[in-house]
Amino acid sequence: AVESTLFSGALRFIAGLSKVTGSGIREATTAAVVLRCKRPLPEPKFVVLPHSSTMSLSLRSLIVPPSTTTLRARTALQWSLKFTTATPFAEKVTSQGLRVSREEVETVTVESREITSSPQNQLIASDSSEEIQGVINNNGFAVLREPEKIRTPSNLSTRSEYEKIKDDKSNEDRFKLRNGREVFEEKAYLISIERKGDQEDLFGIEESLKELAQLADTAGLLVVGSTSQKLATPNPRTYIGSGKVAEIKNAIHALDVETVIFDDELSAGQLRNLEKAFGGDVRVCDRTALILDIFNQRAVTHEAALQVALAQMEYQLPRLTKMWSHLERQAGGRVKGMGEKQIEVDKRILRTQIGALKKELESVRKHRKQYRSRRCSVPVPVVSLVGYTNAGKSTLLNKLTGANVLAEDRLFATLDPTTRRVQTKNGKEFLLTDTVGFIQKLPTTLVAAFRATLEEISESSLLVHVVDISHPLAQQQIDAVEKVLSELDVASIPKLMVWNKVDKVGYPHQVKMETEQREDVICVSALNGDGLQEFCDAVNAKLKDSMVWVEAFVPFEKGELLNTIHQVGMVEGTEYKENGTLVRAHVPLALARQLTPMRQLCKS
Ligand SMILES: Nc1nc2c(ncn2[C@@H]2O[C@H](COP(=O)(O)OP(=O)(O)OP(=O)(O)O)[C@@H](O)[C@H]2O)c(=O)[nH]1
Ligand SMILES: [Mg+2]
Repeated sequence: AVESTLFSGALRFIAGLSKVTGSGIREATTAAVVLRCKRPLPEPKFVVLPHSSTMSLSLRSLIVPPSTTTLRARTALQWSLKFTTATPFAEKVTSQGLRVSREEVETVTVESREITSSPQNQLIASDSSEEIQGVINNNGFAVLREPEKIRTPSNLSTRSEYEKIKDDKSNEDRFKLRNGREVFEEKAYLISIERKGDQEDLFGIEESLKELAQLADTAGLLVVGSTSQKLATPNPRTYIGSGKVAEIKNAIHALDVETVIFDDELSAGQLRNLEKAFGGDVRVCDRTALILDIFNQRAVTHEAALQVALAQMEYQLPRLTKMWSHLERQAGGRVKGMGEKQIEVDKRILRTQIGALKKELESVRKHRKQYRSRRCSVPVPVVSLVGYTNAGKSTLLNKLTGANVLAEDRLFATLDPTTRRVQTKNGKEFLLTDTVGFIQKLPTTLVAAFRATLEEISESSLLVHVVDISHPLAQQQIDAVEKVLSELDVASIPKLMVWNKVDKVGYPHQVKMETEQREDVICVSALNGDGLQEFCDAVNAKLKDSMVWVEAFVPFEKGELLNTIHQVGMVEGTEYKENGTLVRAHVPLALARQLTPMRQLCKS
């Protein structure tokens, strides 16, 4: 097993792509890397790419297996790679290459599916590494190739087979546009486990499975089947029982399944054993990996991308053994112990990368904090929207502020907090922040990674818990959100609950009547604007509760302070005096502090 320079050329090409996407092109780029071999390949091959480049839907960013369809022909391997803005790995593409012996490789070509040729992203094929580097430095694409091999294919049958795969229209159909990005639609099979006597799970097995299907759909997978099992204790080797493994194996082979997804987090050993048991090219992953993949697809800002990358690496660290077991198998056991050492090396690399990422995240956050504290000097109260994913938080923000946050009927549409100013009819103002949605069984690695973003919630004056009241599991979702909130140190912040999507329920009047009887619950439809005035009134009333009563004498030269009081506070009365104004009002604590000297003045 030697690293192929051919392939490192392809990797450089990819590095070039990522450089382009990193410097302006917002959306991901899909590139197909095609590797053609002289003879049928004996085993599925894996290519190990640096962490930050991920195959679209590979669900495992360190290991990029060739897509299964092309594998069947066994003469050509194709990778579909996706790059996002945060793929600064050009310099990291070095030692880890494809483990295919050099003699086997005939050609490596890279086809960009989206980027058209222009001086900015020029594509060249060359056998000179200097030339390639030059192009890459100019934000172009380049692939290292060995010309004679490309010109004279030694095996014609291989060539026609390769052509067949390339022209395979059924493959073409499986590239779907998701969220503005092109993804390969893999066939997925879902497995959910119910632990007997487990009180922890708020959701029933069927509901949890339905949610997993929604997650899979969001990730761009095509769910072709599912099953569930009740278990007293999970099998330490395979999580599910051996009978169930056999049953699933039959089902997935009949359905041509490419990816099997478990609804619970699996250990590295379980993943490996299951993959072995299912055989073939089937990949096994768990709910956490799926959510990580969605987050990875959706991260837009630098900070979100960093957070997701960090969560992915922390998820991978204990699971690293897996990829090397494949490589060992390929090596045919000839190089004993090589895999073991490699794991250590890899873990070290990964730990270093994790450290570097954490540092970078810290500096990004520091920056944001400074920005926020600048914002705080104008003490407009901050109201945070929290809630289960898909509850309608972004729709509500958009409706109230005219913002243009992506809102769609998929899970985790929003990853980054967006803040906008809301002006209510009576001239009052508050800032409304949209946040990442919650979900049951939220992976701990993700909670940790997003903690900083969520911690901003703890600095707001009011939490608005948005609930999709039309959802059959609304109560369970409320409980799941409250569970996450209880871990976030926000107990002291006043809360307001909003029952959203009231237009969708069967008996809206009944729901409205119920909210009228309940304190702290407002009923709205963010979609058609129903109840939004009541919502703003309720927010203002709530904010008033959290304000401080002041009587202050504001001299004329501080006129702008008076404006601020009117803007963010609740003024009860004003009296114009000779050299200033006496104000009686409820104001936010921060403003009350600013007014302290004038309060003293008023008393004297
Ligand atoms: N019928 C109806 N649909 C709504 C309402 N509010 C939101 N939706 C729909 O619900 C879906 C999810 O809305 P989003 O605003 O993206 O939900 P979100 O809470 O921001 O979700 P995440 O960002 O994924 O956490 C979208 O398809 C909206 O059009 C409503 O009041 N009535
Ligand atoms: Mg949203």
